[in-house]
Amino acid sequence: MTAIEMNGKDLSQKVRSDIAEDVQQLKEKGITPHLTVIIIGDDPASKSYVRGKEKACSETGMSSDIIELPSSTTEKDLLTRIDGLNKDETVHGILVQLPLPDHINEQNVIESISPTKDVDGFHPINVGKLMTGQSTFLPCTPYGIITMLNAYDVTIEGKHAVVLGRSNIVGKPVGQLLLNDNATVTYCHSRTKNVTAFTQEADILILATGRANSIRGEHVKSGAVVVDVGINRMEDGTLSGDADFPSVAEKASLITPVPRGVGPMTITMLLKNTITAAEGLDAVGK
Ligand SMILES: Nc1nc2c(c(=O)[nH]1)N[C@@H](CN(C=O)c1ccc(C(=O)N[C@@H](CCC(=O)O)C(=O)O)cc1)CN2
Repeated sequence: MTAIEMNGKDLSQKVRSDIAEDVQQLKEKGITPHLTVIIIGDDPASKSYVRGKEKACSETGMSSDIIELPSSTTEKDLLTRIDGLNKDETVHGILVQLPLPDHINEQNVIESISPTKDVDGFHPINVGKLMTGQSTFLPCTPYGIITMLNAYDVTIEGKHAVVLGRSNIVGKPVGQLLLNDNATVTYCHSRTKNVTAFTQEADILILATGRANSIRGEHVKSGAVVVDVGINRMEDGTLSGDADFPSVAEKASLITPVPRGVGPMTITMLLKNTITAAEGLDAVGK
């Protein structure tokens, strides 16, 4: 079997053109969705993702602003700024780009963002809603993965989904979303024994460990759907996923490439969450 590529760049373009229409409708009601992104420090990858968010906002007609802070910023200063944004009625969505410098406690920052403006879906109230199947802001990468699976007509119900990785941003929430859609979900992590026994049983395999080229064709069941969330920068400057693409693509029925797979969908779903925030989804955060 040779896999079909699930192209997140092309799908993003389609979803973003629908989003542009939603923005237009909101503008006709006098609302311009506004996203504020805070970035701390000089990490080149983070800077590039933030620029991508700004560009995507402007292309869909949303407004945005970027607050760039030095890596010496204290946690107290950051929390004070977030407090101001929580109170600012012109700001619908707030996102603090991760990772943060070591001296800032990530959880304190996440919990300081109003759940009604938490377009990352990381606040414990929104995580709790996701776990209990209530509508809320979904974390952008997992939301993008489910959107891709739906767009490519992948049946989730009744399938065995295996998630490699248990991060709060990707692994845990994507498993929860698959469970909410009635998959049987197995999480594998650094302490799992005989990971291959699980990957070989997966109908849907989510790779989110950040270990470049670590999953090869022999680890994958024939016909599996493989979603590669890894973005690994190689020494020669290229990007690689967690899958060894050629050998896994030989076995899988569908696979996301890296780049142009899951990555672009992350920013697209952020736009979608910002629209939801601007519309004021009543249930969120209450
Ligand atoms: N507050 C948040 N921080 C981070 C998140 C997040 O969802 N919220 N996710 C990642 C980074 N990220 C968005 O912030 C992101 C990662 C990758 C891409 C992307 O489009 N990747 C491209 C490749 C780009 C490249 O060349 O580097 C692709 O895969 O095609 C977009 C957004 C961590 N931080």
